[in-house]
Amino acid sequence: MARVVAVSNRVADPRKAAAGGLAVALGETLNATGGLWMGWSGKIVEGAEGGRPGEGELKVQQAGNVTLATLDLSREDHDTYYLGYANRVLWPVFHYRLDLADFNTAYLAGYRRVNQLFARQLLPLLKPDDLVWVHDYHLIPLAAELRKLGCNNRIGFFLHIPLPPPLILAALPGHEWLVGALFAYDVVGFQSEADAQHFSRYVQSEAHAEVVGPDLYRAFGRTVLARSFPIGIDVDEFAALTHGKEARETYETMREQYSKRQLLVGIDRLDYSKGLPHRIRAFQELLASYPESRRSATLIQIASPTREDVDAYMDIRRELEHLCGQINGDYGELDWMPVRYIHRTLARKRLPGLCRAARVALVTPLRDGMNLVAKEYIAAQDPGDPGVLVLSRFAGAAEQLREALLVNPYDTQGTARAIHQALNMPLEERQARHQALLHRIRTHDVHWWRRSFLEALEHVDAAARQRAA
Ligand SMILES: O=P(O)(O)OC[C@H]1O[C@H](O[C@H]2O[C@H](CO)[C@@H](O)[C@H](O)[C@H]2O)[C@H](O)[C@@H](O)[C@@H]1O
Ligand SMILES: O=c1ccn([C@@H]2O[C@H](COP(=O)(O)OP(=O)(O)O)[C@@H](O)[C@H]2O)c(=O)[nH]1
Repeated sequence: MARVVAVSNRVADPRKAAAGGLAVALGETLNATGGLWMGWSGKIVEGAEGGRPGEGELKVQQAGNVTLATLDLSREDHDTYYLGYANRVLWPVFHYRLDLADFNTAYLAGYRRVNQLFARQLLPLLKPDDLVWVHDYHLIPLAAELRKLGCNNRIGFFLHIPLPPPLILAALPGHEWLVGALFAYDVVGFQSEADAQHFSRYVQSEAHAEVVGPDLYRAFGRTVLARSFPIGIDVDEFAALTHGKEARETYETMREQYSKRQLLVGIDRLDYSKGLPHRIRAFQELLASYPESRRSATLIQIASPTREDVDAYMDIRRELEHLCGQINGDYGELDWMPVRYIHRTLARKRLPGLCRAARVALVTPLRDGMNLVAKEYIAAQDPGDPGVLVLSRFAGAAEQLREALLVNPYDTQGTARAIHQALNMPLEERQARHQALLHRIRTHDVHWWRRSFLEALEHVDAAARQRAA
């Protein structure tokens, strides 16, 4: 297979742990294939007088069999492109939260500028046969910018977050330009069938696209293959991590501490899309409606810090901390606190131990592209005595993980009932559900995801590409 050149906002040394599904999945993918990974270094350089410095050099370094090419961003570019357009406009709109979007035109200008910068820096690194694989909402116009500079490589795009229905997308000023930019790619991948259908409906109704074959859309003088490629995890790697020293230590400590209690776990970035206040309210409802859970059910909620310069994230942190304080104040006893809230990132090596020790995992986002934690929880279980996954029907993962207990996170009482059912589920039923779920995440793991996307990109109709060139 040709060399893979991945481009994403966030890059990480694939040999080290990272929080955030994209970095985890891409690290695993590139570790397997080798190749080049380009993105933001995570560093912000201040200009001499607070303005924008000249374009920084690409820093190229070897990390195992992956070449990492990273770019610093100026303060202005970081604030407009990343905090602004990516996280104050695209993230809320694509997660159906128009109420949180801030349509500031300076953000769009920064977004376009950084995409142009990425294109200029990437082009000289490309060889003609490279398969270029661009990731996520930060870089939607990258292929269009590369094409303007004469790039004729096969370029694919994968959207890690949901694509909302056409009428929500249409509320985004400049939506025609943004979706039009997707047609500069050869293949566009989504997390779920629902997202792919939203794309199909949008391009036919708003862009008068023609359907010219299965999953093939023609508009703006180009043809694009658009379908769902649900992302997976490396099940074997995660299972191996579960048996590592740190995970075992964590597992044993948790089992010992909670031998007489029922442990529930939630592991998320502290993002408003993850539905954490709704989850705490459902847990509160469990304690209120099922008194036998008091002094017993304990929820460990890891809420790892994220995008803390964006107002909506400060607000959700305040709301969550208020709710955790309230529930502990109302129900806590000298020897038991219902919620243990931890505002830190849990080391990846410890995470499987916590998952394995927990009788129930609460993965209840209001909207989520996929949610890898749901899959990691399944991979970490002891098949002989597995825990139960309570999963939001609004996570991309719910399309695949039908044997989880699916809930509507807006329905507090319904979610509390499902948590109660999970805590009391007989062993045989737990085993049967887990077996089916494990089979599903094994057949659609991260290697399947990479292979199916890259095969689609490699085999995309050459004639259609030439007609378009
Ligand atoms: O890079 P950050 O701004 O710190 O945010 C972390 C990542 O969050 C998002 O992850 C998504 O990708 C996961 C893997 O496909 C998926 O399971 C999850 O549902 C998504 O939310 C974001 O899309 C990434 O770009 C960020 O790096
Ligand atoms: O404290 C934490 C929180 C999350 N993660 C990892 O970060 C990823 C989160 O991915 P997910 O798809 O669930 O959501 P995202 O954060 O990408 O929206 C998963 O691999 C988690 O195991 C972690 O290692 N430590």
